[in-house]
Amino acid sequence: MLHIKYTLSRGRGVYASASIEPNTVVERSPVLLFSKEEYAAYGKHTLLDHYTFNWPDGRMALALGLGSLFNHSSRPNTSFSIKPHEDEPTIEYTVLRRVEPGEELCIFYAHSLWFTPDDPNDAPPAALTEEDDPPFDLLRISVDEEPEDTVETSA
Ligand SMILES: C[S@@+](CC[C@H](N)C(=O)[O-])C[C@H]1O[C@@H](n2cnc3c(N)ncnc32)[C@H](O)[C@@H]1O
Repeated sequence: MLHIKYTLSRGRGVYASASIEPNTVVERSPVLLFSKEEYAAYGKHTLLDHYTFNWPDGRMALALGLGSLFNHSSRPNTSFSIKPHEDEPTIEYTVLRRVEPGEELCIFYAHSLWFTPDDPNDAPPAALTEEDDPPFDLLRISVDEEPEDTVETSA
């Protein structure tokens, strides 16, 4: 259903090999998790920092599989959902509308980007900074709540 294609302006990206219907889960990426301390000391100072996701508990996650190869668009056709409570923590990618063969699947990273998007329409408005990034849910990023039967309560 998906393939990787390289372009000069974006590097690798994830593309549709066939048409994909809205709400199709196209990828479930297992993640490598780095502790806050380990990441601050090492990962943050490397190329890894262009790939990692904030995990809800403060750790940083690197998506395996195709998950690290979705490029950014300010009009994303794909959303991602952080699944911290599965047996194996994953990030799940879902197509938001019908996608045609050959179309690139893009997610929305954030308002504050560390690179210049090749399409000026994808550039964040100049006035917006990291502080202006709305919470996960408004960024089309969802985080699964902990299932009720495993919620810890303080007695
Ligand atoms: C998570 S990686 C995505 C995969 C990356 N293209 C690769 O080949 O490894 C993020 C990097 O992709 C590139 N990128 C993502 N979205 C882009 C866009 N809209 N325009 C140009 N470059 C983009 C930037 O170099 C960014 O640092």
